[in-house]
Amino acid sequence: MRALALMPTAESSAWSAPHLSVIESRCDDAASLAVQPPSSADTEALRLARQIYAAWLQRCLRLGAYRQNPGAVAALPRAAIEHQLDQAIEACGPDTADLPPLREAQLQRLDELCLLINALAATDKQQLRAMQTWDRLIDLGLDVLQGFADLEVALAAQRAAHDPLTGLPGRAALQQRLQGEQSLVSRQGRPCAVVMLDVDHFKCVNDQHGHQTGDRVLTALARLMRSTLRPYDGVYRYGGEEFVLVLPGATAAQAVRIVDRMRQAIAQRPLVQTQTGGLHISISAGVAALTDRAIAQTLRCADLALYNAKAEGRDQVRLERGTCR
Ligand SMILES: Nc1nc2c(ncn2[C@@H]2O[C@H](COP(=O)(O)OP(=O)(O)OP(=O)(O)O)[C@@H](O)[C@H]2O)c(=O)[nH]1
Repeated sequence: MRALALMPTAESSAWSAPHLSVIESRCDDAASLAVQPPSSADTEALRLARQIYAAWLQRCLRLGAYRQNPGAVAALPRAAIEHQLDQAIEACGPDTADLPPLREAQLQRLDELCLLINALAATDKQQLRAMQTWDRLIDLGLDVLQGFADLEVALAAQRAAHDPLTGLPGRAALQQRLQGEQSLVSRQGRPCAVVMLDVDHFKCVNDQHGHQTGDRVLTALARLMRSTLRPYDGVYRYGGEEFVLVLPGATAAQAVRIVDRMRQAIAQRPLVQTQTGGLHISISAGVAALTDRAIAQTLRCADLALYNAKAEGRDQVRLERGTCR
């Protein structure tokens, strides 16, 4: 983004040209971002939101506020901007808790900006009140652009933390979650179970139905797990066709029952449709309790239990052995 030229020019007064050009130069910057190729659906939606805002602001400033013509102040295209922000957040996948507050703050700024522009268009330029309103409008206009930049950073962070295929968070988020849950386990004595889960004979799915069908299986499984579990349970893609579940409040024995119900539901009906009909899959899982031992050790114990489930015939859930410490 270009540097701001905030120095007033000789012919300018406090409220006119330089302030206007500052906002407009930032708007031009925003518009210039539009020529860059969109990197994903979320950045594309955010780019559109910023473009709608920039076009509206320029028009209202030039024709309405600056020329003191209230009739030329177009209504804020709030619904269109809101729609694009929602699209951007939705495209970013699940677990986007950080984003709605940023969206809300941005819409509030836009509402305030709209009021200021209307007030300016109806106020005599020479009045002190007009100058103060211009000052506020410039601050707010820049804040809105900063708000879009903040959303862009938050969307990029969200994208980086999530697996693009399933939309699930990955290993870094899992590690963070387990650290948080472990401190609750040791401070409050609340149990927490960790489940390592894997699609059985997934290589055969790829080999027989193609990689794209394999991808659809993973996506459908991720969706099914996310919708079956409670909102505060964690579902993470650990790698390949392996997933990890974090079930706070569940003992390892309870987790075995929860995951076994899920296993049965998965085995009972086809997970995806193919050209030759419904495709059934089965899963195996290993369960370990999150305790004060090292997190890596807990994951190893869950993985060992998963290995046992595979070795004992697959399509089953196994609890870690007492000897796994
Ligand atoms: N379609 C698709 N396949 C993947 C992805 N990630 C890993 N795989 C495939 O998953 C398969 C895993 O194979 P294996 O590790 O042999 O496991 P499996 O066939 O499920 O056998 P068991 O786990 O022993 O039941 C490999 O063929 C990988 O190529 C992915 O994102 N999409």
